[in-house]
Amino acid sequence: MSSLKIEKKKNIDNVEITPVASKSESNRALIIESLAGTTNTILNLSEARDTQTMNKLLNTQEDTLDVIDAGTTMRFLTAFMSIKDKASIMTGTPRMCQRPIGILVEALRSIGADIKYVGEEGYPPLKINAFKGQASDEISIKGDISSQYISALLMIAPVLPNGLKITIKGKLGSKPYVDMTLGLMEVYGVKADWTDNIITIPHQNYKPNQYTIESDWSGASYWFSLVSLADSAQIKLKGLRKNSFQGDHVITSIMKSLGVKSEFTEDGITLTKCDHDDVIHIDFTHCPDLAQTVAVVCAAKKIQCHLKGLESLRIKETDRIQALQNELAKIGATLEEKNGEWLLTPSNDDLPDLIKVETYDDHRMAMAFAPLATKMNVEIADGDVVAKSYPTFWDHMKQAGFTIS
Ligand SMILES: O=C(O)C1=C[C@@H](OP(=O)(O)O)[C@@H](O)[C@H](O)C1
Ligand SMILES: C=C(OP(=O)(O)O)C(=O)O
Repeated sequence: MSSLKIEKKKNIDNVEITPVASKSESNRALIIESLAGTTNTILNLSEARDTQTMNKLLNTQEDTLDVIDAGTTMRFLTAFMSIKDKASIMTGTPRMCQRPIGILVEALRSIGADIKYVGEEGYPPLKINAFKGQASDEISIKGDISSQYISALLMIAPVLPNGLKITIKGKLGSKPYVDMTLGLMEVYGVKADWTDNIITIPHQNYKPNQYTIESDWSGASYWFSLVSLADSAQIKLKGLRKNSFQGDHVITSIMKSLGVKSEFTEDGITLTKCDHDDVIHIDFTHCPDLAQTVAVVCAAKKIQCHLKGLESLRIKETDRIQALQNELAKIGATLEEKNGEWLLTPSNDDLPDLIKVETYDDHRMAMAFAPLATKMNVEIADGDVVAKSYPTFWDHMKQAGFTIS
């Protein structure tokens, strides 16, 4: 654990940053490339630890696969290993072993996978035994706990002898991530049909193709925060596309209400300041990773925010609602549940000169609170957490002119 100090700096002018490549795209591309039986088809693979871990585990001969704290790596590899003719153990950090996986395990068992819980029922670690053949080609799965279970099943579906028909029960959260999965499968030649709540994937082969991973829109969101909160700012973000597989590109329209104008260029996007709204309403059901970014900006900019769709935040790297409540209180803001939504109320008082932020082992707590350095000195209890998704984040902050020690 290394703590980190960021000195207050109110202006960010003419900076050009290439945010880290997307870990969500990278982790899908790695699984698909492996199922396609090919290598070296992915350009600009992410430096995120979650992706480096995925890459390492896909190429290891060891029986125990330790995903550390990477949710997608755990869920995608569990499905991938379930249809192999060898046994393995899936494990991760203590927090990973508190993040539910029972829904995915049930679905995989009904296809014919042999998976046992090593510890508590419904949670990693898992003992996966060799696949003995497809038992069923139809499954039903709940869509409102984590979309990662559905993405994991979709990617193995075409290589199952009989393909797979997936019925999504109830509401589907994080839908853009399922679209991303199908989009990348299509890049590698696989066709699917999605009608109402049923996705059908006939048996077919993945075909080798090259794909360049886009910059990460969730990682880019912290640069939008910096522009929103700075007194003056102009930032160019490279490697982001107007037509993106990543649902978090919706940050462009969210941040328009929070005072950031974005304009696409040939190789990215330019951010400048504009007027902001005084009250905003946002539903995070389909972009949960943006909730912390937006909450911190609203608290610091004194914008009242009505938030919905935060349910999945409780089972991510930490309980992100609790973590936000604790840390936002340090700048006087409250986050309370009222009539089925969450109300963020900023303080009427002046902001403090210093905030000491705890991260709760959550990369997004560190990166969402870092932009407060445009308003006050910031201390982050554990700067290393950013490695999960954006290892070069602090270097990029320095590149933007911040003094970090
Ligand atoms: O499929 C993915 O790449 C992801 C899906 C989302 O999780 P949920 O589907 O659990 O909301 C998101 O929060 C996570 O960071 C990445
Ligand atoms: C929730 C996240 O990741 P994962 O679920 O893959 O651990 C995240 O990156 O915010």
